[in-house]
Amino acid sequence: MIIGVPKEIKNNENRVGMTPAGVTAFKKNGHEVWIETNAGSGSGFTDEEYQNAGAKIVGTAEEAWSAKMVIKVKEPVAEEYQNFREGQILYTYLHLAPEPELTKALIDNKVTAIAYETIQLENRTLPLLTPMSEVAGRMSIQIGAQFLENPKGGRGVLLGGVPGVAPGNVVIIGGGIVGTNAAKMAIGLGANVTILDVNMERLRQLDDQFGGRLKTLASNPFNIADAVKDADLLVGAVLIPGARAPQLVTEAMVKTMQPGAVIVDVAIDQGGSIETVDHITTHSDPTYIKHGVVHYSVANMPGAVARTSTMALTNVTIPYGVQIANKGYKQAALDNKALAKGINVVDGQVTYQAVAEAHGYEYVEIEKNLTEAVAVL
Ligand SMILES: NC(=O)C1=CN([C@@H]2O[C@H](COP(=O)(O)OP(=O)(O)OC[C@H]3O[C@@H](n4cnc5c(N)ncnc54)[C@H](O)[C@@H]3O)[C@@H](O)[C@H]2O)C=CC1
Ligand SMILES: CC(=O)C(=O)O
Repeated sequence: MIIGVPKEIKNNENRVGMTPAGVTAFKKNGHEVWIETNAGSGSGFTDEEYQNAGAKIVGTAEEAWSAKMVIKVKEPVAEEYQNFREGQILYTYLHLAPEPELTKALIDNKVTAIAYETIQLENRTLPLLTPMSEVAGRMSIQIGAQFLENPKGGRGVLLGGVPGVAPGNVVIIGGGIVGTNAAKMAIGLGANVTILDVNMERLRQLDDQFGGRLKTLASNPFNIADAVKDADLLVGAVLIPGARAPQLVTEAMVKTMQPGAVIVDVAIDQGGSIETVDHITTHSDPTYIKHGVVHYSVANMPGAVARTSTMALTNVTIPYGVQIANKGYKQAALDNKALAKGINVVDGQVTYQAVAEAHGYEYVEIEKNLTEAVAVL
């Protein structure tokens, strides 16, 4: 199979869907890899390194997109939709629940759209989301700490405090991968950390992991309102896989925060979990102020630490990608149930329930689609 890797064109997206090590893995399995020239430059990989690993360098995005399987990092932006073709396999982050136009373009063009973020193991973990959530969770605290500084519009709170002055309050809503990594960093800085989740088992694990260095709270409107009003830094880290993020922090709650407090809504890629986070921001213009509070809502946070992120991402995406290339997506998905859960759109049908519900499309079970497809073959 020919695998194409276009250069990412989203604002400050420096990651790339394939490393030279990934090229070696595909080549070893008898596939061809076409990399758009300079696709790896933001992550420190040169065309020459890809060529040495056996890739062909192509001069344009169109050539990379003409491959049977296209491997990317971010959900395509509008100017990339023209590259969609019937039967093309698109393997990337998609976050379709808050993206009606992208969903429609994939349906209309009968693209086979496999979303990294919904590939799910039997234990319900999301192996292709985890590394980027680790990155974004860790970044959320260093970014929040930066925007708490006065020159950046913040209220001038040093998260760790100093002897004689209390540390800052960090409130994290969602105690999964992002939340846990945010907590690790915030505790490392010496902040007061509170974490809220609806999953009591998760809160038990966090309590065991961090002991007395972390306060855990059941996530409900009362506890959220109480915690948010004292937060110097509020991190949105909830997820219901594949679905639009639940909006848990209301505008009225944000109004109770101190002027210059900071919100980092990591869950923005699934539509955001805070009512006043009403648009996606970019690395080049990352914040806006609402009700005196600094809001940060960048949907591709790991793109700013691209060398680390590209390697962490491709460590987990390439093995599934090789399965798809070796067997075709149908057989690969029949053999690997985790991979089957990644298929969001195929043959013009929506095969991920939360995405179908978000946009009012009929939901077709992927198992049905795959078994029918195999019966026809
Ligand atoms: N902005 C960015 O650049 C990035 C965004 N993300 C996003 O961050 C979000 C979180 O991802 P992960 O931590 O990997 O997910 P996860 O599945 O590991 O954790 C989500 C947590 O939210 C909890 N939760 C669900 N409903 C809740 C509620 N009502 N109140 C409190 N907690 C609730 C779940 O119980 C779970 O513990 C996702 O939307 C993910 O796509 C991840 C990486 C980069
Ligand atoms: C998870 C995601 O969308 C990202 O890493 O950009």
